Amino acid sequence: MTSGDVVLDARVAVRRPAFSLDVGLRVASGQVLALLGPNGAGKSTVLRALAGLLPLSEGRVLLDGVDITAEPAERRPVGMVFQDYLLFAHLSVVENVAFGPRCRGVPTRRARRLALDLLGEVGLAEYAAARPRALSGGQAQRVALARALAVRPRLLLLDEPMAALDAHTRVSVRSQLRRRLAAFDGAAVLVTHDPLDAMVLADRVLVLEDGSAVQEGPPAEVARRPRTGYVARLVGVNLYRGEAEGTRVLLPGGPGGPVALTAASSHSGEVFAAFPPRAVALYRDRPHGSPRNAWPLTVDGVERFGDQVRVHLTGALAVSADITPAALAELSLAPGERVWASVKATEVECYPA
Ligand SMILES: Nc1ncnc2c1ncn2[C@@H]1O[C@H](COP(=O)(O)OP(=O)(O)OP(=O)(O)O)[C@@H](O)[C@H]1O
Repeated sequence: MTSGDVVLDARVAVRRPAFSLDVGLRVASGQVLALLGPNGAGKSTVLRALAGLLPLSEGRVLLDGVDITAEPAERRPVGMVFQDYLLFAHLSVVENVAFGPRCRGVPTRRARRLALDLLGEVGLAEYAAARPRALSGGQAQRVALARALAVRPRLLLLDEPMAALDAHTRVSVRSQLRRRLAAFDGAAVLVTHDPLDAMVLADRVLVLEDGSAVQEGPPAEVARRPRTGYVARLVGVNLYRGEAEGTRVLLPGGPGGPVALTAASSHSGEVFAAFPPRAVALYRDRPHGSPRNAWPLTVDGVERFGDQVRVHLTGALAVSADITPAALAELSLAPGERVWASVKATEVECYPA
């Protein structure tokens, strides 16, 4: 099998009285697809359906061209890492990892050997005899991954594998997971709420909202050119939809009527226009040199954001601006105050809607 062949080719449709999901997924050999989306979008439902833990209302699941839609979960070449790992507390670590192969008929000693090899690969050989309760969160995650890989899956499913970890542990576990995923030649589907996980771990991102795919592409592309408010907020960019005529984009705007925005590139028709909060400069008075994109706005709120301060502004446009704490002090901004916001046209990314 050469890298790039399609391993997973699925359409997953699940209908429940209050929820309906219909999404197509294609993942090539060695690739990681991140499913990103708000709570209740259907991410876990997709994983459970792919794993065979939930019947499809419609659609099918092909793995390496073989239709496994009717196969029960235990017969699918699928490994799954659950959010809280679900390690068996009464089994040792090595027995946990050997569990899948044992269930699939691999003789005890061979399954144990395989499990020990996998534990060695995730750096936990010395914990083979330990019980899961003796493991840290990061170690438990690595055991869960070894257990998922022990069935030699062609499809690896990871449901928020970092959610149970503290922020500090997450950084190191994320980079270990990245290395493990790079060595895996099947298809991987990762569910996450965290755009950083998607950026670091995935080759492609599929954004799911209310049971439908609303955007799909390489992580950097999705971050640079979000197509929904959810994605824009997630990656922290200001996103607008309007009508372009050349580099001029007319946005429906707020209470004062339409607002014109000058973008870097020329377009015609319905477009998205996006710019990052760090590209927004704030002034007490109308800025000189008349930058084309300058609006008088009102401060709606101020919050700490890393080592920056994010200022939320309302008015003709809703804009978020990142400024330094020093700039905040100098401007002495407080909610309700009027301020000028400006953005260079070269910072405004414009793309067809
Ligand atoms: N077993 C179930 N029976 C009925 N409805 C369910 C079941 N599991 C989930 N749902 C509903 O299906 C929808 C999708 O849920 P799902 O857990 O797949 O979303 P999600 O994107 O994974 O959300 P989260 O990020 O909160 O885990 C939700 O409306 C949820 O309430």
